[in-house]
Amino acid sequence: MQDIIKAIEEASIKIKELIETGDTGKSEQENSTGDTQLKLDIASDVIIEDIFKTIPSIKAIVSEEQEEIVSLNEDGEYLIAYDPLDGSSLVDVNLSVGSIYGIYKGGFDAKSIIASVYVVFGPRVEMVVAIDDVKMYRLKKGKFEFIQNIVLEEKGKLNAPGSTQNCWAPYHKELIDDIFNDGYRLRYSGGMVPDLHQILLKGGGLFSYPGTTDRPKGKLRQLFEVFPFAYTYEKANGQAVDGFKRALEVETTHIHDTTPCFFGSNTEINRVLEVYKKNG
Ligand SMILES: O=P(O)(O)OC[C@H]1O[C@](O)(COP(=O)(O)O)[C@@H](O)[C@@H]1O
Ligand SMILES: [Mg+2]
Ligand SMILES: [Mg+2]
Repeated sequence: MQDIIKAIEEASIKIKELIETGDTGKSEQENSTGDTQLKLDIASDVIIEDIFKTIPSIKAIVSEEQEEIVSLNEDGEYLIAYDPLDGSSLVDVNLSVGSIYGIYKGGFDAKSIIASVYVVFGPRVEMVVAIDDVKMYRLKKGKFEFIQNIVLEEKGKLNAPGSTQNCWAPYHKELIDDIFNDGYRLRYSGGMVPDLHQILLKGGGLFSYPGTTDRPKGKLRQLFEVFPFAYTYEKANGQAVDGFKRALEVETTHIHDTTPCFFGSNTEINRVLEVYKKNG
C-alpha cells in the first residue's frame, strides 16, 4: 500500500504543475458520463495512469475519464478507481479542485474498498489518507509532511447542499431549509473535494447530493467519488448514506454508476435518515 501512496504523491506533484501551467480549455471528447472532458482532465488522467503502470501491486485501474477497466498486473493485489481531476470546471475561475482515489481488493464495489485517498489542490496541496484512521499531509518543498489526524465532531455548523434546487423533492428542500433555520452556514464551492475537506476540517456538517427529478440517481459517481469519501467519513467517525442506508452498502452494476449521497457528522446524517425514511 505504501507504494501506492508514494505513486499518488508523485502524480499529485505533477498535477499541481499541470494545474498551474496547463490549458484550461475543453477537449473534443466526452467521458462515459457524458461530460465534455477538459484538456486538464485528460492530461491528469495520463499522469496517474503512467505512474500506476509502474507499480507491481496494482492489478487493475479504472478512471472516471475512461470507458473501461485497464488491467495492469495479473498478480497485483489492489484495484484502484480514481477521479483524476474532480471539479475540473472550477480551474478556470481559480477555485480549489482535487483528485480522488478508491483502493479496492477483490472487486470494484463498495464492500471491497479498503482505503481511500484524496488530494486537494488549493492555495496549498493536501493529501488525506484513510486506512484505519484518517491522516492529513501537506506538500512542503516537494515532500508530503504529516500534519494531523482528522476526526469529526458529533455535530457541525456547515451545510453544503448540491444539485439543481428546482429539481429537489419537496421533503429534501424542507430538510435543507430546516438545517439553515437551525443556524447552519452555507459552504458550497461546487468542488466535492474542497467542500468535503472543509466539513472534515471544521468538525462537521452536511454535504448532500440527492436524487432529483432530472437525475433520480444523483450525479456523483459511486466508485470514483462516493465510496472513497464514504470510507473516509466513516473512518473519521462520521457517516455517509444514500438517504436510506450506508453509502458503502449501495450495489454497483456498472463502473460508472452514480448514487444519491449525503456525507456528514452523526447528528446531521441521522436527521437525513429520519426525513428520508418518512418520505422516500
Ligand atoms: O454543480 P453541481 O451540480 O452542484 O455539481 C457539483 C459536483 O460535481 C462535481 O464537480 C463532479 O465532479 P467532476 O468535476 O469530476 O465531473 C463535484 O466535484 C461536485 O460536488
Ligand atoms: Mg468528479
Ligand atoms: Mg473528474
